[in-house]
Amino acid sequence: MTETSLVLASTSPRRLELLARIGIVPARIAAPDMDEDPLPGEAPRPYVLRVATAKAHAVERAPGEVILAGDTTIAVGRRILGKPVDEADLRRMLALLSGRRHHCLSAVCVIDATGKARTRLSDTIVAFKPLSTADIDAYVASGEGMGKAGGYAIQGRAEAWVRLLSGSHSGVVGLPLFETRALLTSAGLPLA
Ligand SMILES: Cc1cn([C@H]2C[C@H](O)[C@@H](COP(=O)(O)OP(=O)(O)OP(=O)(O)O)O2)c(=O)[nH]c1=O
Repeated sequence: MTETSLVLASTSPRRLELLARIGIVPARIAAPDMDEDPLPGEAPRPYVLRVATAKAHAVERAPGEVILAGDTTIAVGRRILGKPVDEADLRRMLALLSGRRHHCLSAVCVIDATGKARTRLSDTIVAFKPLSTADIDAYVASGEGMGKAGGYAIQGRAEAWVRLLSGSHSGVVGLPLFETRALLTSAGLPLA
C-alpha cells in the first residue's frame, strides 16, 4: 500500500475502506464539520458538489498535503434525501424509494498541494423492488439505514432489493473509485 500525504476529510468508515481497496492509505483523517442542509430550492447535483467541496475546504491543509472529501445523496426527482434524522424519517424515505428508480449522486472533491480544487460527480441509477411493510419493519429494526443517505446501505441487506444498478457501486457506498482515482492522479499523488 502507498503511504501518501493524503488527508481524508471524512468521518465515514466506508470512504476509508473504499480507498484501502485500491491501495490508498491516507496519512491522516480529519472530520469536516459543517452544515449539510440544502439551500432553499437547491437542485441535487449542485448540492452534492457544493457540499463535497465545502467539506474539502473545511479541514486545514498543511504544506504538501492533498485533501479528499466526498458527499453522497439520494435524489428522487428534485427531492434530496440525506441521512434520516429519526426512525419516522427513515420509514418515510424507504416508502418513497419502494419500487422506484432513484439517483445516487456521489461527489468527490480533491484539493491539490497548490490549493487547486477539482470535483467529479458520479450519478448512479438504482431501482428497488416494491417494499412491503414487513420489509420496511425488518430493515428499520436492523438499524442498518441510520447514518446512510436515503436510509439504506447497498453494501448491506438492502442489496437484495436492487433490481437494477446503472453506474458506480462504490459511488453508492460513498466514494466513486473511478472518479476518485482520476482526481488523485490529477493532484499528482503517486498511485500504484
Ligand atoms: C446510499 C448509501 C449511502 N451510504 C453512506 C455513505 C456515506 O457515509 C453516507 C452519506 O453521508 P455523507 O454526508 O456523504 O457522509 P458522512 O456524513 O457519512 O461522512 P463525512 O461527511 O464525514 O464524509 O451514506 C452507504 O454506506 N451505503 C449506501 O448504499
